Amino acid sequence: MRILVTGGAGYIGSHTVSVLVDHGHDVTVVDNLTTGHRESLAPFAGVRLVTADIRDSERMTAVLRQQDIDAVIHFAALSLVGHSMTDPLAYYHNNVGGTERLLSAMKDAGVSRLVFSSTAAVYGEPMSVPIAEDAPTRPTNPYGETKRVIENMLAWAYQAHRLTSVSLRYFNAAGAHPNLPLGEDHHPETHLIPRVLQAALRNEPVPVYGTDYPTPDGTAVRDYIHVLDLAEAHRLALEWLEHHPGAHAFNLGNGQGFSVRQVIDAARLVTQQDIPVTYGPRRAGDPAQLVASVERAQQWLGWTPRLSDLTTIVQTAWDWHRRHPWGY
Ligand SMILES: NC(=O)c1ccc[n+]([C@@H]2O[C@H](COP(=O)([O-])OP(=O)(O)OC[C@H]3O[C@@H](n4cnc5c(N)ncnc54)[C@H](O)[C@@H]3O)[C@@H](O)[C@H]2O)c1
Ligand SMILES: O=c1ccn([C@@H]2O[C@H](COP(=O)(O)OP(=O)(O)O[C@H]3O[C@H](CO)[C@H](O)[C@H](O)[C@H]3O)[C@@H](O)[C@H]2O)c(=O)[nH]1
Repeated sequence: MRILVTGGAGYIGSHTVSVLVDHGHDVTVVDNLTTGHRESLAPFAGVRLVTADIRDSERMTAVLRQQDIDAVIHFAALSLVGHSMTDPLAYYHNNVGGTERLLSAMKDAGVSRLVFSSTAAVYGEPMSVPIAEDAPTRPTNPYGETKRVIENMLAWAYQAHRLTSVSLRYFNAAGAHPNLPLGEDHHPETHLIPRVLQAALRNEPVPVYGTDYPTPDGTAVRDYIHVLDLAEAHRLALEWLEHHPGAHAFNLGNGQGFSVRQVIDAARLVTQQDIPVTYGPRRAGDPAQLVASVERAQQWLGWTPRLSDLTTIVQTAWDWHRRHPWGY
């Protein structure tokens, strides 16, 4: 297939590009490089990088037509929960506005297949875990709200324009490519696993946000999923969409929750370092527990996570951070 990947120079996008290339797909990336890295595409000689913004729909229509694109995988977004609480309009502008522009360009260019990066943050504070896809969606932060709005936009776009889509609701992406020089490099870094590993490298303390959650050890529980397992699910979803028109949603997680303290303990074992911690208040917008029910993705897409035990996730991330202590 000829695939356009928006945000393909970012963390999850570049790992997905690696899987698509491995399977012989022709890949064009559109990225404005605000948080992505040109270097993350260096291993892929045949991949075209168009440095552009998805909100430029004329440019997007031209790229879709010129490259004769069959399908789009859409990662480009702002995606920090805390930042979205202080600057919500930037999230509506980039995520909702950008996706509306992208869908309009797809409609103009006659491209009707999309895989969209959604998030567990659409669920908000769940009534129970594990969370199935039909659980109520009540985001607790503007980031999750923008993704819910986009999922609804996709449902209407299917009804009106037969734009067929899969929204993949990732839980917590983590880890790094085991064989290629690809990993997580965000500035500032807010995600737990890279922060814990950077703390180990720099001998600095890592802050634990909240110790009074209603969880077994009082710290927040998340479902960590290896970035390459996520990448593989995108490839499967694209192929599946060919025979399943509609606007679908799938959870992508590991099905198991780990607390912040458990993650830090796993990192201590992998790094063999005594990582110091400080305890602070909860971070605004954070739910207590997010753990996925993953039966639907496993049964419908035939997807099986292979690298997502916590030690493998932390080990591959540690290998990346040790080799690239200052990122790309
Ligand atoms: N990392 C996670 O744990 C996680 C969890 C759930 C969902 N997601 C979603 O997955 C996607 C990718 O996340 P990531 O962690 O790889 O983030 P990232 O910041 O590394 O990647 C996003 C990429 O999109 C590009 N981009 C942003 N806005 C753009 C625009 N208007 N035009 C063109 N390019 C633009 C950035 O430059 C970057 O390369 C996002 O949509 C995010 O919301 C991430
Ligand atoms: O230095 C840190 C960083 C994080 N945390 C805690 O660790 C947990 C995980 O935090 P991350 O920032 O790594 O991830 P989030 O769960 O906040 O968010 C991630 O997963 C969400 C879905 O679960 C969204 O999709 C979002 O895009 C993605 O960033 C949270 O309880 C957070 O408060 C700390 O205690 N200290």
